[in-house]
Amino acid sequence: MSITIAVLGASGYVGSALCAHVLRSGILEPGDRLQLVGHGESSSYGRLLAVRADLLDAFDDLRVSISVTPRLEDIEADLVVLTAGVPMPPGCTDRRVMGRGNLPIFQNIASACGKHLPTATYLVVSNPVELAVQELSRTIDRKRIIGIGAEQDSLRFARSIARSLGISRHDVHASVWGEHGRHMIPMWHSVRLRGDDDKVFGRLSELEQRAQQQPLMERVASLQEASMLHLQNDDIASAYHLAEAALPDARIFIEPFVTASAIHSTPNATANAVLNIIRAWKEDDGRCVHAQVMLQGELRGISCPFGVPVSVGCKGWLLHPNADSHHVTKEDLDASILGIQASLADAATI
Ligand SMILES: NC(=O)c1ccc[n+]([C@@H]2O[C@H](COP(=O)([O-])OP(=O)(O)OC[C@H]3O[C@@H](n4cnc5c(N)ncnc54)[C@H](O)[C@@H]3O)[C@@H](O)[C@H]2O)c1
Repeated sequence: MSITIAVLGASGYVGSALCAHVLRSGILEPGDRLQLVGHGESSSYGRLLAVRADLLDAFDDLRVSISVTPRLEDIEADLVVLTAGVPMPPGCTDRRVMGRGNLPIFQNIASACGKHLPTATYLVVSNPVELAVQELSRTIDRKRIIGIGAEQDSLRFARSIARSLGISRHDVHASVWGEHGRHMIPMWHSVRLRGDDDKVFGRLSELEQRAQQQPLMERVASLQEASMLHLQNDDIASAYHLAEAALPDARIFIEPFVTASAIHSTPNATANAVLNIIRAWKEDDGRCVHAQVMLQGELRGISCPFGVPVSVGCKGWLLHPNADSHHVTKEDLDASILGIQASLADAATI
């Protein structure tokens, strides 16, 4: 049976990179469809026609249909990827500002899609991911709403560990729970390495011990302060050096921020994380990915959108069996839950 993937925000940095990654990956087969969805304005429609023409020039020989749908109400898709959102004001790093700007967009999508597309699966890229997951879960089955921030953060954590150990990310599995933002929880206890090199395992233990010598939030705060100074001086190289020298759990807070300040977004990394989840959705084979999902007490009593290990498929997400085996302190969980709830409450005040 042919499948259709719809992308909302396909003219943006992430949306357009995602379309190219999806087509290049071979996930869509001849007869499948990629739908670029506008938001009802003629300017967005025109940009999407241009994106489509560019994608066709690159990928038409794949025989995947690429279409433009000007309005949300006309989407017909098995999988909807949400990358739409208003840009942050220049220099602003406060996610609450983004939440206030994007809430009406999320509500509009929830209302339109809840009515006529209740059985699709939704991948949420737009920030704040937790807010979008909450809003879409009001009108669509929460089990079909999957925020991709936790997969992105887990891949970054795995890469940072791999770099510190001098190995490839291919040989590292690692999980980041909680918020996609400053209340994320890099889970040292989730780290698994392929191979049997005792020296590498020894270096991993050393890293973890060093990380325990000073609380993560203290290390992140001082890195943030120092990297801001470099960025204010337009010294991107020094900001990256600082991030690269940091321990992996702190590095993942800083490095994406440096990248976004230089090139506005993180299009390829994000597209790659989404692609991981699309592959898992298509294969439906129980593999472990990570996602912000709307929990209702099924894991450690958490009842809010929260990043955890899941498996995904055409019926949506299920908690991955690994999820309950990971050690995480109550203190870390509570801090992340409170941070998420505070951001959600802030958006609700507008
Ligand atoms: N979860 C992650 O790891 C991650 C990583 C990078 C970016 N993001 C988020 O993804 C989103 C897109 O990022 P980007 O860098 O591509 O931004 P962008 O500004 O390049 O693209 C935004 C897209 O949204 C569309 N848009 C603007 N206003 C809209 C409206 N009112 N209704 C519907 N669509 C509208 C634009 O036309 C554009 O296509 C942002 O919310 C960003 O924070 C998430």
